[in-house]
Amino acid sequence: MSLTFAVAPLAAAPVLPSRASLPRQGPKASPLAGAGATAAGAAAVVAAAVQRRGRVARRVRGGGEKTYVGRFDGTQKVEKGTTQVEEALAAEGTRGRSAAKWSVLSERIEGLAKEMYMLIGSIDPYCRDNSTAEGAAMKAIRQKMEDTDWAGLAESKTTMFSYGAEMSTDPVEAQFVKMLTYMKRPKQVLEIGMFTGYGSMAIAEALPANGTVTSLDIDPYLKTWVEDVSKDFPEGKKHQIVVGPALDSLKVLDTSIKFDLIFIDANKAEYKDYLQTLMDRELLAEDCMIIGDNTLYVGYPILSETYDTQPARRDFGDAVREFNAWVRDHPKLEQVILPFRDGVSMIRLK
Ligand SMILES: C[S@@+](CC[C@H](N)C(=O)[O-])C[C@H]1O[C@@H](n2cnc3c(N)ncnc32)[C@H](O)[C@@H]1O
Repeated sequence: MSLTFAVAPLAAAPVLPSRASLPRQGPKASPLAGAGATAAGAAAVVAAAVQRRGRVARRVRGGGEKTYVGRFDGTQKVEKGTTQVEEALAAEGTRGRSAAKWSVLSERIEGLAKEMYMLIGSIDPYCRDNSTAEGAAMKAIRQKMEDTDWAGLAESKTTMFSYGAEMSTDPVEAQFVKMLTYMKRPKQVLEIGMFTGYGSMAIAEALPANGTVTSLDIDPYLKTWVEDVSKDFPEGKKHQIVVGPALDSLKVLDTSIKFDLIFIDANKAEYKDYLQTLMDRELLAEDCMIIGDNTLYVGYPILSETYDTQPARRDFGDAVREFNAWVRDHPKLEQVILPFRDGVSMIRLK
């Protein structure tokens, strides 16, 4: 899943990265050094960066009161209704171009770009259309999710935050998690961050008869929304939902239950605390597999602020980068980060 969380208005406030972590690595710093900048010049750049970050953080958090805002629609860019016309014109303008069919340089470049565009635009639909592991409960959830007026629910304050269907784990990733569940044959699964339960239904569909998936979510409305669908499927009986901030719920989960599989997908700023709490409370089975979603968080953990087209996401990007490094350096953990969708980490105890 998905990826569109800013931080919560409640206890779930993320910690701003310390000033000491500035300046960041990356292209922003190197041209300065290349130009032979003085230490004072570099300090001025750092100070400006700190100030800029402060402004962004204040904007995101509404002066420190608001911390969780739900979906991001794109913080700087406003979609205009003309895009379809523009896209049709661009498609027409490059019709027939390919990397091999050209006679002048501009046509060659167009052809290369067109092939890249064709591949990039076709990979996801191809994988989705040729993946067949979506079961009946998953399908029912997906259809209701697509039909739900999320904007209206947010407007009427029925939901705690503004949501969109894109916040769900997408069909291919959910089926991947389902296949992992088949492989793992877990008895106890924990999902942190449920939304409409598409991921938890994927897991439930693959669970053995005596398996249970427990989902933690902060929004009580989602529990009702999911149970209205899942009650009509056998998978619903394998699914239980705990409402509340995940960090609070994790602190009261029964420690006699050890989780074999965990899917972390809630507040990106809290991933480290989720895992630390799970370890401190010994809630992990010895051979537990932890799947962390969004661990490449729209590229923000990799790139510097120079490339921030949605600066409101930066705090999450930094938090995810810190989480990845923390797991990497943890003596008791090992991980592989896969560049699949928004980044998927597989983490286990050594
Ligand atoms: C990306 S969605 C989860 C998608 C889901 N795993 C799936 O497979 O479709 C993130 C969810 O985390 C929940 N959430 C965000 N912050 C939370 C917190 N601090 N505690 C519990 N749930 C939280 C949101 O309400 C939202 O439903």
